[in-house]
Amino acid sequence: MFNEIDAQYKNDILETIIDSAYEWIVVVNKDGNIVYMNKKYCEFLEINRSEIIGKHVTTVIENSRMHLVAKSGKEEIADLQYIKGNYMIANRIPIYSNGEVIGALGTVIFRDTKEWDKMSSHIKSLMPQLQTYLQDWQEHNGAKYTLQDIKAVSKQITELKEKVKNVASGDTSILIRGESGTGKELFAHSIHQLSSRSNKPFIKVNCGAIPEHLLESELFGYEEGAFTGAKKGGKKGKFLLAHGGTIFLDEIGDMPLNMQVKLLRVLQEKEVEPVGSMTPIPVDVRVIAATNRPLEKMIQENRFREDLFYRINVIPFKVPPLRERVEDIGHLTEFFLKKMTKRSGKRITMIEEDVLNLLYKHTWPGNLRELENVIEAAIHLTDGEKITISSLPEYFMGDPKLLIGQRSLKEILDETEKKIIEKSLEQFGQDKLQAAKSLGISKSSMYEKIKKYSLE
Ligand SMILES: Nc1ncnc2c1ncn2[C@@H]1O[C@H](COP(=O)(O)OP(=O)(O)OP(=O)(O)O)[C@@H](O)[C@H]1O
Repeated sequence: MFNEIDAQYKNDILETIIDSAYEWIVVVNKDGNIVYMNKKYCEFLEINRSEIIGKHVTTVIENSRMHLVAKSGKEEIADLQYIKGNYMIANRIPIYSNGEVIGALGTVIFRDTKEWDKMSSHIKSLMPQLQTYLQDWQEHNGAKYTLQDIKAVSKQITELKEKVKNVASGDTSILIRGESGTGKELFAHSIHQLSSRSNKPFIKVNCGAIPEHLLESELFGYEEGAFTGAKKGGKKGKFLLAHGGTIFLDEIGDMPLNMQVKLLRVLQEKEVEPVGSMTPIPVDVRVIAATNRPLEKMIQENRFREDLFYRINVIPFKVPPLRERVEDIGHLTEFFLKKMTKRSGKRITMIEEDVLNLLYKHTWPGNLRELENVIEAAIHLTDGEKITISSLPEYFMGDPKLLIGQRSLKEILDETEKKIIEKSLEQFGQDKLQAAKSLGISKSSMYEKIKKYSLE
């Protein structure tokens, strides 16, 4: 009896302490269901304690991450959480018992609304500025990839990765050649990341995507009043933004000739002249350029300047197409599969042997970008835990030579015929007569095939 009173007494004391604590408190079990919430927190949320016990925390508290901490066992301290129109500071601490996470304790501070209102509006006013700085920083220091992100087992790519380590530290220009989608941009990022300029900006310019008349001001900037529509105060060009760091001139083969002349001057003089200015500004930038164009042929046709070519091609670098490093296909397929299943939340653990055989046979004109897209599409088209031939996208299966060795001639012909019949019906809005006419077959033959392939 005395012990019971003692326990009750302790409980009351604890309850009073917790209820009048400076913080709001919530406790969830390992499933993220609320097992406790102190009085002040309930009052702030305008809820009745008895009604929320047992409910999932996300249905009671906005933007809660308590259930995630109760799963991961990783504490989150001083996280900003937006609740009822205000930013709160939340701490989320996992609760362990016998070495296992059994739930999480959450505390939210700043319940003094006056004080908090003041802080909150201050944070609110800072948030947009912070976001602008963050965006700016990401834009200007945009090297996202490192050598570890370049997945490969082939000798060619392993050697290229070694070459990156050797050339990254210098300041010489590098020209990365290779077909579209081979990973040229990944190499450019990695070179910057390994150079002494890594904590300085990495600025990418897609020379092929910027209209010719804008390219000069985009690269070199302009002075206030340089042209109608010019911004007040002028604009810094990409070269000046990259000062101290690296500029990545992607698709350099698409740069117009007049710009090539100006670029060469900048590289030689190491200074830029913004549009509308007479005063050159010194600039220290390392150039990494990339292209999938045949520059030597373009030089012969006077479409690319030979002097610029030699200026940027100090260290040549060629990324081989995927069809020349077939041994990477399996490794990359596994990598893309893991990356994308994680993103899509699907549980796909296997790829059928037949599918892998097809992937090995394909010539991959779009290289790694195409492989990435095929895997992504297959994940979306798969119902089970396994990628089978029927999960491959239609365009991919449209290549009949892929089926050689996988199917008999009759099966290949049937599959192709079925696709053609389907397409023709689609094209003529399911008008069987027109579709039959377009394929040069009789109406009855069309009906027969529709029946055979269950296309009705
Ligand atoms: N070795 C690799 N490991 C993992 N992913 C890769 C690899 N190479 C390329 N990728 C992925 O393939 C896609 C295409 O790569 P990237 O953009 O670097 O190619 P690119 O050669 O610069 O293409 P483009 O010439 O069209 O600009 C990207 O999504 C990239 O992340």
